[in-house]
Order: sequence, then structure tokens, then C-alpha cells
Amino acid sequence: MNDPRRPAPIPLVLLTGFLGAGKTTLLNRMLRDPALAGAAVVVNELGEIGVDHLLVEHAEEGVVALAGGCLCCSLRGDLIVTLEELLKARDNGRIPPFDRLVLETTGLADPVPTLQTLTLHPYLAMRYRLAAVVAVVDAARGAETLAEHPEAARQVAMADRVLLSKTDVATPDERAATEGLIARLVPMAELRTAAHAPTAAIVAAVEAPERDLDAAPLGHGAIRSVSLESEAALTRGAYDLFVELLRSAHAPKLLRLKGLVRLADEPDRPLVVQGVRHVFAEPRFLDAWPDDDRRTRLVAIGENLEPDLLARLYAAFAGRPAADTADAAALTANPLAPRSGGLLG
Ligand SMILES: Nc1nc2c(ncn2[C@@H]2O[C@H](COP(=O)(O)OP(=O)(O)OP(=O)(O)O)[C@@H](O)[C@H]2O)c(=O)[nH]1
Repeated sequence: MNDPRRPAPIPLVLLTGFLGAGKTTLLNRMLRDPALAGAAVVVNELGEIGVDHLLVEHAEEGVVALAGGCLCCSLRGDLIVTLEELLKARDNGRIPPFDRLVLETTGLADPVPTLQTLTLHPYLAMRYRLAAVVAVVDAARGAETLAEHPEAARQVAMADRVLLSKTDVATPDERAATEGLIARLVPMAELRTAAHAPTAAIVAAVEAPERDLDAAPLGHGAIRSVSLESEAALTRGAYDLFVELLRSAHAPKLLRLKGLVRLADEPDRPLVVQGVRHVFAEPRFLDAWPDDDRRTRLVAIGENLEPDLLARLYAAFAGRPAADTADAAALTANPLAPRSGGLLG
């Protein structure tokens, strides 16, 4: 599946977080860290100010600031051009061959369209691969912000890793409230303190979802996550069909699907799944499982997702329809059984 003639895709880390959360402060710290010397950074700034002086001080050709608009809407075209230009400059040797890219979005940006752009674009999807979505959340005002601003909640819901900033000024109550909301919104994400996390770990790729996830609604009609796991390997056909049905039936609600899949014909190499809305990056195999756990582990994130429906859909393809239920119940709850109110909602 991996073509040896193609250059290895460059890991891309999307750095998100609400206005004033502390993204630029964090980036500035990263750019001073020799461990990240090989990274390029793209900053999208809202407003007319343009180039962020902090970043320009610490990096040279690798920094491209997009001024004048929001990354997820008016500057989407420019984002593509910028990322292509960076590749061209890298391939021509005009800039150092950066080994990863950090893309900072504006504080109001919805990360979903940006991720879609990256996974949909044929050339960019071939040259970059999404390594992680990192969200910065202000420990002091996070709870308030997440509750009041749906944009902020969407940013956090998409994150693989959440970094708490301003822990130095947050009261214990404020911090606990912020952490509580983050845990409900995105229980699978790693939560770290921005000031203490090693910067290399912040932008490291996330290859395995966390385990023992509970679907956790934030509130009525809000974003929630659903985990899907199975011991048995899936056939490629079953996996493809599962994704196809998931996309066609749940696409309007589904913001993201990610994780590792164990396929019957490649049990020693996990297939990495990265989907944003109905767009799925071409799945790729890792060389090996990241740990001893070789189960398929998928996380679906979306608005008003129905965990039971998703679990039954997945179970049907994972070869264990309703395995946890009694026989009679298993039969009647079998999602493949022809009846009304089936899997496709
Ligand atoms: N006390 C404290 N202040 C912080 C911390 N991180 C960021 N700040 C301050 O918070 C303010 C906003 O930080 P930025 O890094 O500009 O935030 P941003 O997320 O890039 O903001 P936008 O550009 O609006 O999206 C600045 O005044 C920072 O100095 C922190 O950990 N502790």
C-alpha cells in the first residue's frame, strides 16, 4: 500500500484553541526548543497585523503568516497555496527540509473545514499527513469559554491532545471546572499542562486512541464521542463497508473518525484511520502496533451521535453482533435483521 517512490508524508500538527487561549505563547516556546528545529510553522492570523513578531524573531523562511482573514473560510485557498509553496521551496532546497509542520489556526476557526481541506486536496493529502490536533485551553476561563462559545467546544472536541494554559493564574476551582468540561467533551484526549509539557511531545504524532472511553455528552444536542473496539480482525471488505455506511448514514453528524484497525490480512500492522466529516484520508498501515494492544480501536466524534446505533453498526461488521447481550436479545437486537428502525437510523 505504501509506494516506495513517493516521499514519506510530512506529519502535520494542527494547533487550535480559542482567542487568547495561549497558542502563540506556546508556539513561541516551541520555536525556541532545539528539539523542534526541523519544524516549519504556518500561522494564520486574524486582522491586519499580519506577521506575528514573536514568531518572526525565532524562525526564518519556515514561517508563513497569513494575514487578513480566518483560515477556515476566506483564507482556505491561501492555505492550500501556502502549503504547496512550502513543499516547493523544500523540494527545491530553498528552505531546509522541514520534518514536520505546525499549523496554528485563528482563535475563531472551526478546525473541521481546515482538516477537510487537508484531507481532500489530492496533492496535499499525499505530502502531508495529519499527525495530531492539539487544542490549547485557558485553565482560568476555559469552562466559561467552552460553555458559551460553540466554536471553542468544537476545537476541543476535535483534539487528540489538550494543553491547559494559564495554570499559573487559574484558581483550583476554575481549573477543576475547565478540566471537568474537557473530560466530558473529549474523554479520550491527553490532557497536559502547556507550560510543563515537553514541546516535542506536544507535536508528536498520535497513533493510538486512548482506551476505555465512555460516550460523554456535554449537554443536549452537543458534541460527544463514541468509542468502538473489537478483538477480532476485520476483513478489508467489512471495514470498507462499515465506513461507507457510516459516511452515508451519519455524515451530517459525524465530525471525525480516527483510530487503528486490525485487518485480517495484515494483523501485524494496524491500519490508521483518519476521517473528517465524510472525507477520509487514504488509510495507511503503520509498520507495527504502537503497544501490546492489538484491538481495533476507533473513536467517532460528532454532534448528536447515537452511541447505540454506532455500536450496533460496528458490531455487525466486527463479526460480533450484540455479543454482550443474551441470545434472544441478541437476535432481536441484531442490527442486520430486517426490521424498522435499523442501523441506519
Ligand atoms: N499568566 C499566563 N498568561 C499566559 C499564558 N499563556 C498565554 N498567556 C497570555 O495570554 C495572552 C494571550 O496569549 P496568546 O498566546 O497570544 O493567545 P492566542 O491563543 O495566540 O490568541 P489569539 O491570537 O487571540 O488566538 C497573552 O497576553 C499571553 O501572554 C500562561 O500560561 N500564563
